[in-house]
Amino acid sequence: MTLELPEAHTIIDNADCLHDEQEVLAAIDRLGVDITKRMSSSNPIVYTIMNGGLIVAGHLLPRLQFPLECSYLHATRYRHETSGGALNWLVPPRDDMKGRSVLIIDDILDEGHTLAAVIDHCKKLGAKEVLVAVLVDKLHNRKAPGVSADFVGLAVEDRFLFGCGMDYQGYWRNTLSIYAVKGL
Ligand SMILES: O=P(O)(O)OC[C@H]1O[C@H](OP(=O)(O)OP(=O)(O)O)[C@H](O)[C@@H]1O
Ligand SMILES: Nc1nc2[nH]cnc2c(=O)[nH]1
Repeated sequence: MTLELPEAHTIIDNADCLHDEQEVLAAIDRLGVDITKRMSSSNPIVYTIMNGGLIVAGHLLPRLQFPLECSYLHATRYRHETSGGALNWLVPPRDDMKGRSVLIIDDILDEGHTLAAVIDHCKKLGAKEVLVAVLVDKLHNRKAPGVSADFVGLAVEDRFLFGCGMDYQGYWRNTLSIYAVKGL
């Protein structure tokens, strides 16, 4: 669905900015340091989960100062909705990851069903270990059992977010700041 321009502007003009650009970049800096400390000898394949992980990965990858291979996968379950449905694998991982360390990068861990499916898939493909880095961990008690991120940039309140990869009806992934939709 395409938003009319006035509606797209109204969404961001009325939204609450929860973390500005400086806070987001500082969080990504911290992620870079923590991941580098833990994984610099792991020789991992680093998967970005499209589309949401795109902006975080673009900033985070240059901060990972060790040898790694980059790849991507696309699993989606929200489409243009504000609540999640069944997971749809648009692009499954296609690399040989047998015996490899895998790092998954995504924008947000919300209910965790996306990450649970991605982790499970990578383990079935023979990954030795699967670690997860998210910019945002949403604070609530509706997480899928056993799912957590190894590296978290920011803990954010339980509202519908957009910005820094997260979309509102396909729009506003292209900000560094993180917003909550008014009333959601
Ligand atoms: O923890 P969960 O409740 O499973 O939600 C998290 C997932 O939701 C978003 O993806 P989305 O399904 O919107 O796909 P998209 O990134 O392609 O828009 C986000 O990028 C995460 O991958
Ligand atoms: N845009 C967006 N996508 C999500 N996927 C899971 N939670 C969210 C959210 O709060 N915002």
